Amino acid sequence: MLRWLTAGESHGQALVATLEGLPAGVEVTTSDVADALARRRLGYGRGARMKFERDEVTFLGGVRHGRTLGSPLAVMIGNTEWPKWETVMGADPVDDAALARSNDVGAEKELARNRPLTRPRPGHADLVGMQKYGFDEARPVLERASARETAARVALGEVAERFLEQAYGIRLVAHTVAIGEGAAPADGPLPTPDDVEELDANPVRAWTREGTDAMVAEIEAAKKDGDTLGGVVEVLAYDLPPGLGSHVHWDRRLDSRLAGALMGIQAIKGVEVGDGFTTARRRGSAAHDEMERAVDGTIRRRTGRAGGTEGGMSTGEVLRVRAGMKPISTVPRALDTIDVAGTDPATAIHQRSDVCAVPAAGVVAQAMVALVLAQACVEKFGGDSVAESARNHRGYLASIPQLMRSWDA
Ligand SMILES: Cc1cc2nc3c(=O)[nH]c(=O)nc-3n(C[C@H](O)[C@H](O)[C@H](O)COP(=O)(O)O)c2cc1C
Ligand SMILES: C=C(O[C@@H]1CC(C(=O)O)=C[C@@H](OP(=O)(O)O)[C@H]1O)C(=O)O
Repeated sequence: MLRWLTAGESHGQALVATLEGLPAGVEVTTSDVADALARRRLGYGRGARMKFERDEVTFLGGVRHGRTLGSPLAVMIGNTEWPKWETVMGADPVDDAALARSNDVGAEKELARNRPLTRPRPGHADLVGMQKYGFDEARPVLERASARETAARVALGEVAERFLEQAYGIRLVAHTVAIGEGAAPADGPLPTPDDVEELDANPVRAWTREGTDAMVAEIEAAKKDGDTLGGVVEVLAYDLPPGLGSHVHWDRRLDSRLAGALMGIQAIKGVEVGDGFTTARRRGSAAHDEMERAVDGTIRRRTGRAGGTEGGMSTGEVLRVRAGMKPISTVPRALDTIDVAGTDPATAIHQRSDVCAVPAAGVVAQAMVALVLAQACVEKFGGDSVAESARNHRGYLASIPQLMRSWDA
């Protein structure tokens, strides 16, 4: 069983994450993880924090000389801005005078780090978090609700991706499909994992010129209007074996596990597998992926509408899942709200924020898909080392009769 957990606050000293159940022998280095984290910071429309803050990666356990040990893996992502937050976010009691001084560090209101945040942002966790956990202001809530936490998941996702590639030859890529009303052309070309450098260089991690231009224009317009945007990202996984997940029980279905993992990303409000909602509007004759035998006798599906799952299991076709992100809730043209400290109408707190974080959400979505696939592979193939996992995978594929194979062995 592959399990993972994260901890840490947005302006805390560090985020930490653990991954338990990963086989030994996965080749992974600190710089692999640092590169994945750097990718999460890219994207036109992100706020100032992405530029001045850096992620400092340290493996604390589970890796030795560039290879996993089979023991629980622990990774820490230090926050270079910590010295500025040490008083406000310190773990031990702090006296009131020190807290007051943290609000008195210059004219910039952003530096007044300990002002009580009593005007909750509609669309963020602020108000419900205060109600539920018994706080009288939003700081203790927003620190953990913040998507800063996704850095921890991307770190683990990178380790999962190294494992998937080294044990089974599975590779992933994510791209941005829409930002606001700006969208990639329907049925446009799809990127492959070999296209990652080009996607990194694209301002919105989109794969077509038309899509890029439309999305960048949307961000520029929203920025000008003091507004924010959401959008849609797509994750593709190549070279999966058939049979990950299962039809036998709802919580073993690969599609349900992917949907849960994607929905677990801050601000994701919809998930589609394959053509998803479009397929729901089609007739059956135009909705499914008809099968035929290729010239070499292997089974081939003519289309990829199902997105690589049938009956809650991977089919061996390209896995294709989408996640829809709502617009950033810290809207610069502040939204109407209430003040929990009084009865006057108010506008929501706004110090700074991203205009659009959809490209970063794609990187996070890829990490979550990698973790779910790694978990499903560990379940299906077992193995305590990469070599054993790979052998079990080869043995399974070899056990499927020739006439039932959808791959060229
Ligand atoms: C990568 C990423 C970056 C985000 N950046 C911001 C931000 O700068 N400001 C903000 O208010 N929300 C931001 N969000 C969204 C909030 O984290 C999210 O709206 C909040 O957790 C409430 O969403 P929920 O209702 O889905 O939990 C970001 C989300 C992601 C995935
Ligand atoms: C720090 C990250 O994203 C943050 C996610 C976030 C939110 O509310 O989700 C709000 C912003 O932080 P702040 O309010 O401090 O400016 C983003 O910068 C990150 O992704 O590393």
